[in-house]
Amino acid sequence: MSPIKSDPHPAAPLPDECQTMTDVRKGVDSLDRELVRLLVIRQGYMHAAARIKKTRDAVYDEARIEDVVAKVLTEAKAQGLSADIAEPVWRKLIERCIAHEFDEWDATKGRKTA
Ligand SMILES: O=C(O)C(=O)C[C@]1(C(=O)O)C=C[C@@H](O)C=C1
Repeated sequence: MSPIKSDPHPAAPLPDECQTMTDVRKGVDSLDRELVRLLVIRQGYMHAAARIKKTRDAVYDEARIEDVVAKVLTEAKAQGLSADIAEPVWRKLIERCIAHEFDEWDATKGRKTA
């Protein structure tokens, strides 16, 4: 058997190039892998925030949440992403990121149980 493996993620067609649902699903699956890669980096920033924030109270920051959503909506408009997709997706993303940041903060510097 050849030691050379075929590309596990062959180039996916762009939306306008899709002719079949197989094409569409190849494109979506490929795009989702890229989104996961980017979200791993975002998750890394939550670890950094948990390391840098001195108090547990600083993890949840209402003003910053609204600032993030406003910036995302501006960018969504500029790039052509529907606000009906962007706003709920980012609000849920931030909610889960905050939960992750709390877990990380507690695990590294707080809530030490005897
Ligand atoms: O900006 C921060 O302080 C973050 O920790 C990032 C983030 C986010 O997910 O964007 C998470 C928690 C905060 O409450 C606000 C925003």
